Amino acid sequence: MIQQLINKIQKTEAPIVVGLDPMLDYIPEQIKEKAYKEKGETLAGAAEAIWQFNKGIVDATYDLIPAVKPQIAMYEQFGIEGLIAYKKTIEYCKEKGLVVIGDIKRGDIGSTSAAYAVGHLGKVTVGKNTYKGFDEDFATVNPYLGSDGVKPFIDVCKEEKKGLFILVKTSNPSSGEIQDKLVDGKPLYELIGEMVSEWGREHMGDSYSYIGAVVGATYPEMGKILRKLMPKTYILVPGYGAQGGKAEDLVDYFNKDGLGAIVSSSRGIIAAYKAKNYEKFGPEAYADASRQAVIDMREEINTALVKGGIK
Ligand SMILES: O=C(O)c1cc(=O)[nH]c(=O)n1[C@@H]1O[C@H](COP(=O)(O)O)[C@@H](O)[C@H]1O
Repeated sequence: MIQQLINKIQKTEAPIVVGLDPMLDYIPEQIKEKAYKEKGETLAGAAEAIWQFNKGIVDATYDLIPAVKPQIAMYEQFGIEGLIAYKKTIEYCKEKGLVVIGDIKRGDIGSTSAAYAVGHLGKVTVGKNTYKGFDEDFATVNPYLGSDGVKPFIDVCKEEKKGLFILVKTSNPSSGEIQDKLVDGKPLYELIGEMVSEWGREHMGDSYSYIGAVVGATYPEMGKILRKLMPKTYILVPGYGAQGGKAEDLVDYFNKDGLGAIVSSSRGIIAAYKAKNYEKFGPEAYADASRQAVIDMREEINTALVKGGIK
């Protein structure tokens, strides 16, 4: 799957992933009204609204992008109905040829991680039958329980030819409270970066490992260090746009081959119609605003890569 992701990034010339984080506040009134008319102001109504909203964005952008990243919390808040919308979104994106990164940030003791891995990336056995639960192509994993919490995910990826993005340095303001602490004279994120690189060495695709890392766009100096520390690791870079990450900060997350990083934006794309630059689209044309925001993001990143001597 890592090679498929790379091929799509090369074909679209867009090292971009659209984050499908559909908060109700971002959803235009006309979509909510229709969904509530059909299913009431209920969890089912909310789930219908987020599904219709997602479908609009996917239809408007799928030809421009390699991948999407639905964030499961945005669906889970609506209980089972929300999870059905999550699954429908995954299936629809796959039908459209997109790689799906499930942003689930799981990680637990080994036996529990194994169940998460099976449910999201693998198959579950029921009597004589096997079923795929959510069936994302990649998942985000929290490694802070240690290697026994990560290994079951790696095992399932190896079997299913899927992949992971493991949290190394997260984009949020307080990530340093824990992740920057020095351990044996080294920041903890470097230690985790070395572990991810090591796991990756044993699980290679053609040129990059299918065990990737997450490094926030908001910490470019750390991104530069981690890029060197994990040369064969694909880096998922969230924090672009809404959290303040800028294209020129992202150059050092890439390798000289022009590959090695994929930049994620959620609110900046899906709620573009609410931003000043895209106001002219209005809520009716929210999906067209998202398309324009993808085109602009691709342009910004590619321009920065050319300037930085990467492309
Ligand atoms: O794993 C992630 O995707 C992630 C890691 C991280 O360090 N920071 C981070 O913001 N994210 C996710 O990336 C998305 C960011 O959304 P925007 O800030 O709207 O682009 C959310 O779904 C976050 O959960």
